Amino acid sequence: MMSACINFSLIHSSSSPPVTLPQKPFLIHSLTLTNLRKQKQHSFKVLQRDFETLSSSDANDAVSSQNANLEVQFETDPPLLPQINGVVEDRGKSRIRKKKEEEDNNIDDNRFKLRNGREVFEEKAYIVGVERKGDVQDFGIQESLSELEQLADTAGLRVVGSTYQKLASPNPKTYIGSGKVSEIKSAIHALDVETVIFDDELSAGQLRNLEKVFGGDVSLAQMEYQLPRLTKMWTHLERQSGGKVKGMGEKQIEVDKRILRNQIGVLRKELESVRKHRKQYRNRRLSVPVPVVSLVGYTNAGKSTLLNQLTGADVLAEDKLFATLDPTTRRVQMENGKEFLLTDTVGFIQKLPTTLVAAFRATLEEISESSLLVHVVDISHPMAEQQINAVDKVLSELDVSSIPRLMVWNKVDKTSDPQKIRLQAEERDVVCISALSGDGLSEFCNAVNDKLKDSMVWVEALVPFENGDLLSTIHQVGMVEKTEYTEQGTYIKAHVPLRFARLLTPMRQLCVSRN
Ligand SMILES: Nc1nc2c(ncn2[C@@H]2O[C@H](COP(=O)(O)OP(=O)(O)OP(=O)(O)O)[C@@H](O)[C@H]2O)c(=O)[nH]1
Ligand SMILES: [Mg+2]
Repeated sequence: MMSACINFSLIHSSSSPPVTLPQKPFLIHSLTLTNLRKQKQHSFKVLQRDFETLSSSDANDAVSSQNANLEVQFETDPPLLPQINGVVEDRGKSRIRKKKEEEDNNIDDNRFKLRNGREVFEEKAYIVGVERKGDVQDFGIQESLSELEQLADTAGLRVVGSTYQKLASPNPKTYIGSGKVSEIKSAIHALDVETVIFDDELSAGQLRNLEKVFGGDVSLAQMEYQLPRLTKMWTHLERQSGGKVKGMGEKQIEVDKRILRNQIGVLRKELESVRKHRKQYRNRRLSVPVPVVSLVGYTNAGKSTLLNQLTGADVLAEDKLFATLDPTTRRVQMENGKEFLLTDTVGFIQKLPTTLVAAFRATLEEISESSLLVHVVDISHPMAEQQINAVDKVLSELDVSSIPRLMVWNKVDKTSDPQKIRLQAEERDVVCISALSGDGLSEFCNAVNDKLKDSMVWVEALVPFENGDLLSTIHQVGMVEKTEYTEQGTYIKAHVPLRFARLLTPMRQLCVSRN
């Protein structure tokens, strides 16, 4: 029997009728379910495994339980092809996209995916980690690998497998032991792996040795977070400059590799210019007398969503790691008429590669000039506590200890017992919110207001009438408790930020001499 290969995408949602596949068993190469809830081309694999046969009820169950997009590749003998078409299309209220038949030299067509409006080639990746024996770490190997898988997915890779090894410390020559190296080599061949991603930074020697064993067909992403993060950074810069870096259809991974190999220098320069630009912007902003509140937190905690909810800003918020790389600032008006500037920042992550620390810090420079840091936590995440620690660790290295902080537990709606979480939060001076639904946002604003007030100094001053500008500024940035007009000027009692308290110093003396 001659076999042919054909790809279909059955786009199916719970509102469309069930998909019916032909009864005759055929060989299914792969089954991929893609989440449709977001109605974006953002896809993460819910399920991907090989099926010998796939019955229609299997497919229906899988699809209807996930409200998902089912992609099936089947292999069958040619006479069955029209029949498959017929069956699927008969039932064709669910949308059917028949992709073009694969040609021998074009077998990878089905791996071109549209993501955020651009064509991405999904390279097959395999993930490798080391669990250090006796090393008590916040993030266990499973969590670390699953986070890495999510990062790889964000970078447009298709993770086809993963493995790890328990070692006292990574093997200095090959990172993992020789047995494991052979095992991975077999996996590379069996699964057609194109990229092996390591959960740690590899030394030049380890890289060389592994490349030798795995052969030239496989590329190694030695700095795990660099790949997705640089890709994202680059996309961002590309957008900023309006430049075109890649031609449509060019393999995304090729672009990434090219960036990694050749463009890091350019990227650094670009980053530097973005940084300068931001500094100018920041200087301009400093002249606006409104307190700056910065949102910080682990990647995917919901910072951008919170900013969007509060300000209606259209900041990219996605269930992807590192959705935000450039900080964005918006003005928020509270119910009491007071305003603050809210700044979104790049998410934090554990195991940040040393090569990226500088760039990462540059994007975080902003927060050192804030009046308040709001630490947003995804409290529904099983590793929430570890993520809090990871963020605190980065903050402690950033010299921002003097800035007051407010902790916010987000995604309370996603937790199994929101009431319990709320009680725990009350005990800890933490605000509970759901940035997505908007729950708790007025409590959040009140807490911001209180914290800002705490960070200000109490002044009583007599402001001469010719300093009317200063008076209106104080009304804007400070919290004025009392004003009284006298012959010499306006007598004022207020909480004001330190820098304004300084500006008021001569007037405070005036005020003292008045009493
Ligand atoms: N259920 C639920 N989901 C939320 C909530 N807040 C945010 N999300 C989702 O969490 C995902 C991540 O949100 P983002 O706002 O992009 O997270 P971020 O902290 O800005 O992430 P980075 O920019 O990567 O650091 C998105 O899919 C949001 O829709 C919430 O309160 N409840
Ligand atoms: Mg974000």
